[in-house]
Amino acid sequence: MAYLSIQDLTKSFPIKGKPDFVALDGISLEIEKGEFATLIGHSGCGKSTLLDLIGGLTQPTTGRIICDSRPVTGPGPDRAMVFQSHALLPWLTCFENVLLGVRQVFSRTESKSELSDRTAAALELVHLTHAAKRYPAELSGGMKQRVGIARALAVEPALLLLDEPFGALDALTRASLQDELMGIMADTATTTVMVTHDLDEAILLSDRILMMTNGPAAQIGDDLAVAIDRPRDRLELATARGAVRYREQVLEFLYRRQARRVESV
Ligand SMILES: Nc1ncnc2c1ncn2[C@@H]1O[C@H](COP(=O)(O)OP(=O)(O)OP(=O)(O)O)[C@@H](O)[C@H]1O
Repeated sequence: MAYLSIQDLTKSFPIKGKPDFVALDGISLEIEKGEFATLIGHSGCGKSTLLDLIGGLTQPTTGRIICDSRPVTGPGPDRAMVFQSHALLPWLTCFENVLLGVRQVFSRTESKSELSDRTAAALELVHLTHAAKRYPAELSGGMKQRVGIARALAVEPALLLLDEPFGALDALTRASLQDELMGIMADTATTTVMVTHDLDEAILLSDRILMMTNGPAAQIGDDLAVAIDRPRDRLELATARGAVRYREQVLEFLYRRQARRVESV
């Protein structure tokens, strides 16, 4: 069985006075260890709903999710999430924000200095050693997001779940964080599922792009393997013929096969 196996998953939400809203219907998916998979699809199709289910934040209506041969029944330190809003605690420094998560997972098995070393290593991974003692209010948006990524990576998750992690950032900061994430992924080979709206981000980072059909009752409409050698370079990808073809395939899916009228978005 694959590292992450999603089996015939359905998710419905109760709506007062109306039939349940079926967000996801019959999603089956296998993701191998070390793979970087991206979920892309129109707004409201159910990307975050699927990611939350994998994270164990919500439970499926039917179907099941198996991660590392164990059924997902709730959140766990094996699956770390990073959201668009970094959700740092404002009264703690960067270091303390990361340490908080590290303590939750390792305090029973590791000494104080080991916890501290682990925290420092995670901050170094995102090049924030110099800002360890700063508070979130003293950081730029990109730096806060890097602390969020450090916090997730510090617990050495087997699975990293990213929900539009760079969505709130300007294009240049976004590009540098994407490059940073690519470097981290090359070093750690963490299995990752990322939600994004950004097609170029998906092609740059992914081994696979999972294209979701429009909801309600969304499904995986297409599964595109991105066979571009790593390390990848964003400038080369802008013109490389292979990358341009992937771009066309995703655009074709989103704007022809799953076209949405403006009033329904
Ligand atoms: N708790 C809930 N109760 C009712 N409906 C919900 C709930 N959560 C999500 N939905 C609905 O499920 C559908 C999928 O939502 P979801 O947030 O997963 O979409 P998305 O693809 O992540 O959207 P976006 O790209 O805009 O973030 C939407 O129609 C949304 O309104």
